[in-house]
Amino acid sequence: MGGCTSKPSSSVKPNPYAPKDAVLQNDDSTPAHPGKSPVRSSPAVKASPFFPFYTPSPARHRRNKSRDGGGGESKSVTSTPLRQLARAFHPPSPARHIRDVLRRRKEKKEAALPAARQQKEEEEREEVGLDKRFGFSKELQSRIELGEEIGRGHFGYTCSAKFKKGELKDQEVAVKVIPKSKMTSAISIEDVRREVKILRALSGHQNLVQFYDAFEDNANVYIVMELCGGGELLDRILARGGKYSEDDAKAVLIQILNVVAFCHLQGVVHRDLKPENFLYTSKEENSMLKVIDFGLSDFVRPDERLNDIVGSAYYVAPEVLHRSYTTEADVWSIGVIAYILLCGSRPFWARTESGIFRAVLKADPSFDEPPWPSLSFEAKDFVKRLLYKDPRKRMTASQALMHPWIAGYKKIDIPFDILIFKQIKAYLRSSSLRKAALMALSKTLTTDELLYLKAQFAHLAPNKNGLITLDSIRLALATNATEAMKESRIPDFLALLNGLQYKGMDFEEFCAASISVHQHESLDCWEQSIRHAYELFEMNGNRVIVIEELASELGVGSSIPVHTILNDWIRHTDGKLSFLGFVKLLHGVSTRQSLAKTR
Ligand SMILES: Nc1ncnc2c1ncn2[C@@H]1O[C@H](COP(=O)(O)OP(=O)(O)OP(=O)(O)O)[C@@H](O)[C@H]1O
Ligand SMILES: [Ca+2]
Ligand SMILES: [Ca+2]
Ligand SMILES: [Ca+2]
Ligand SMILES: [Ca+2]
Repeated sequence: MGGCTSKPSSSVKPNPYAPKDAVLQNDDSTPAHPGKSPVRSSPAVKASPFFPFYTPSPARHRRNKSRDGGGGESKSVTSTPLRQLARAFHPPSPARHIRDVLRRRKEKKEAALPAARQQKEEEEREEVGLDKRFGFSKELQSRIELGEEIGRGHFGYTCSAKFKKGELKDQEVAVKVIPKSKMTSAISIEDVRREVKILRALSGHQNLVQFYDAFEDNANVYIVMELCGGGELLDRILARGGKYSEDDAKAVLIQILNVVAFCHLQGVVHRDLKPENFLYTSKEENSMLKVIDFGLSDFVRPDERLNDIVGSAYYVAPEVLHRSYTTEADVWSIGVIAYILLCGSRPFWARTESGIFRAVLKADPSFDEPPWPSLSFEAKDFVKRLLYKDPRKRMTASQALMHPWIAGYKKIDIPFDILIFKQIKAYLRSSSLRKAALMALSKTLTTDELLYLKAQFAHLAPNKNGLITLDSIRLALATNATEAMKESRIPDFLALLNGLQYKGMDFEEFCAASISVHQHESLDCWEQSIRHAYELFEMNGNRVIVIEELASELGVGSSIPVHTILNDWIRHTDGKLSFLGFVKLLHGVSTRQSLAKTR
């Protein structure tokens, strides 16, 4: 088998931004940190009635509608996941979380090994001692009246319900019931704890399901939230035969991007964005969309990279498979949703999950088949920029809302972008030479880029002299903050911007600080703009530099082979940076950054 389960073939380029050990794991590899990886309920997996979602089962390519209507687990069917959404779709959420698939395979292989069997027995013994107390209220009975089942997932089912008393008396709500019997490892318990913690911490966004309370008894955990009676986005896509007009797709994507930008600013990465996990509040055509199911979500610090492989196969980003990722992985999933909305087909499709992973890693989605040729250039450009395999080139959720395809449709308040912090931090740690190079490059920003930066600058509340300072940033964050920010250590990260404590930053310098070289590089005008930037740099910034200094600038040792390479980056005639050196210097710090990130 290929994809995630075998070594990448030689045509797969090694991931330049991934840590050295972050290549695709092969079948019998163990996760880097078994204790931390979100292995989800392995014994439950075996007992689960779901088939692996990829099982080819040509006879059953119809979606089982009754499943939604509260059918038991046995009603879940496996369908052949065709590329065309219009004809068939795998049952909602049968896509096992990827880790489960990998793990089951591993277990199958290892079952024969006595050592593995012994380990399994140990794990089972461990289960007996698991502490399944969450510290949630035990008062469900007196507070909530449970109604009928309205939805079902891998981990539990959801019922409609009503508050019996209190402020919310008679309010209809939804209760997700997660049986404790399914929590068979410390990790699966931790997952539920985190799901509630994240829901509790994130609040106040109109496209995020409102959390009310969590309860528990001996049998279950109960998550009480706002009732979304309009069904899953997936069902609407299917009902339309999988095709949305551009404007209808925009209306959906704006809501998705808005709430995801919000989550990212709070330091939460969802990790399971797909049409099943967006619900409409009511049956009305233009009712509001809400993101649900934070069961795979995690907090992520601005300078942290995650390494556990979770998500659903069709929506998983390449860097997740490479085990080094952060918030950009969610944006990829939105790209997959956007592609599906616009054409009704999946961008990365295969009959097996390893085939899907291979496609995600290597294949470029097709924009040649109908209806793509009849769609606007902007629509295609938008989707492509969400599906860049290099996450550094990919738009952020906030940037995507500024993309001409969206911006031309509706005036939107652009959410504050967490990327800006990361960029400013890297800038403040750069040498004066690199700052000068960035300043030169920032003179070539396009109108769209400038609009985006203006919006971001405004978020940081510049003072009356037009300067942003650490205090203004702090204030700006405080107005956007939820409890989640503490968990993702955003305030700690701010301390790294202390370079702004006494010296403010004007818009001009902000542009130099915030420009993302990798994103700028992906523009059509890159070639021209980098040449122009070098001319500006020559007039105002270039200076004599020695190899040792350059090596330290780039965060590489100055060993002999490095010396040979760097030699080309310095102009022999006058000892200043050559064009090549200029380009490398601009990219340089991100190399150092990503090295630092993998520590
Ligand atoms: N707030 C809600 N209002 C209405 N229905 C809901 C709500 N939350 C969940 N549901 C329904 O219950 C289903 C399962 O919920 P959820 O996706 O959170 O469970 P899960 O067990 O984590 O699922 P998965 O298998 O996708 O991981 C949803 O797909 C949806 O149909
Ligand atoms: Ca579901
Ligand atoms: Ca779900
Ligand atoms: Ca889930
Ligand atoms: Ca974490």
